Amino acid sequence: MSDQKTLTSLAEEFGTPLYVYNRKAIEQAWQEFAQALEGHRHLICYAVKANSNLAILNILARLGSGFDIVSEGELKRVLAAGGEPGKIVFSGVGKSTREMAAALEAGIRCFNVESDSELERLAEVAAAHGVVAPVSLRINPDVDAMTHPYISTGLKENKFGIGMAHAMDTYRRGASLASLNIKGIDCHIGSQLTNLEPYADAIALLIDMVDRLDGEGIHLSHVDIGGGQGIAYTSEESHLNIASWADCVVQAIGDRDLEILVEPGRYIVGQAGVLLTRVEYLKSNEDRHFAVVDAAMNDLIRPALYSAWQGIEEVETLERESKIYDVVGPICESADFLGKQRELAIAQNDLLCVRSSGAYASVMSSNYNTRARAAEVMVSGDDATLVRAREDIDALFANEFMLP
Ligand SMILES: Cc1ncc(COP(=O)(O)O)c(C=O)c1O
Ligand SMILES: N[C@@H](CCCC[NH3+])C(=O)O
Repeated sequence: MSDQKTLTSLAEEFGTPLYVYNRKAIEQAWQEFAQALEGHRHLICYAVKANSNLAILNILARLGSGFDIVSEGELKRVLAAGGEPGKIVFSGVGKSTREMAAALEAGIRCFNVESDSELERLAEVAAAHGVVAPVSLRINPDVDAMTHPYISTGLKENKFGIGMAHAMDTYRRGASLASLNIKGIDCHIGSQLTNLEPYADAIALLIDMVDRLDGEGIHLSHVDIGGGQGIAYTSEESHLNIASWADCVVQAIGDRDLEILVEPGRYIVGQAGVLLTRVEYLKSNEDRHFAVVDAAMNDLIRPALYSAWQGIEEVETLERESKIYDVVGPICESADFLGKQRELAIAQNDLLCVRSSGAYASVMSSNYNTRARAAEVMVSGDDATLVRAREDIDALFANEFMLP
């Protein structure tokens, strides 16, 4: 089946808007990391926040992937999908006591601790459970990731990580607590990085700290460089070269006995998904043309939130007059657009495909305007499997409480 035919028949079978994921593309992107890091001890911890669809987690679990989680919900999804607890790292600035307890109980690989107060709380929770918590400290290296300000995380004005100047003290404190086992060092400087330089700067700072800690008798066994590997949303951009990225990390580590952990999200799933949407109406306000489609900002918020650009294409090439359109959804907000000023040859009822929609798309969707969430299907070879049922409008009202 050609892509075009597959997409058309999926839209007919499951309705639109519809997320469609490609199993092969997910596996290939994951293998790029595995091959690039071959020969060095490593663990690829897929950042679940990019797309927590159970079928995707299951595909990665079967490849032997690790996972980077940020909540108890993500922990539960990884375990349900067959992920190994011993390959899970737990990131995030706001881990609750309950979440720490759940992760300790599951036996996760490591907590990426982001503050002194979190360190103290984790030590208390572990002691109360009679276990020792494995810990890595997330350092804020104050490196400019040269990405959108909302997804830059490694500058000192960002809430993430422990500042370089203070981190040695936090390590000393951690090493003195019996219910903690200091294992590693971690950073994540931002998302959608297409340039190697920030990685090189960050890893050099981390390795320098590894050596200083070693000098004090605090020996680390892993270095976690975070995720952030960028993809090409436009034809002018290029994605980060994973082989060069791996070379840069491996070189910085040199002959030190350190396992490499990496937390890619977008790179693994971003290009493996599309959002299918149908044109409801075409309209013009004087010389501005609008394609009103059935997907909206509640399905895909990236254009509204980050002014993100994602490719929008006709699924089938048909005899149509081509015009420049703003592609907008049915929601009552002017920020409800998927793309602006796009040349398209379309008529009402035609099918459009929004590219690069595998990451930070379905997971960031909402029920705003009491719209149902789009279904998601996985294409694996020639067949499609529905992996999450449409949350239909009736289900949204199922738990509603009526006052007397
Ligand atoms: C701690 C951490 N690790 C990994 C990721 C994954 O990032 P990306 O999807 O850009 O690879 C994120 C999100 O930016 C993150 O916050
Ligand atoms: N949601 C962002 C990425 C956030 C990365 C999470 N730390 C995006 O769509 O680009």
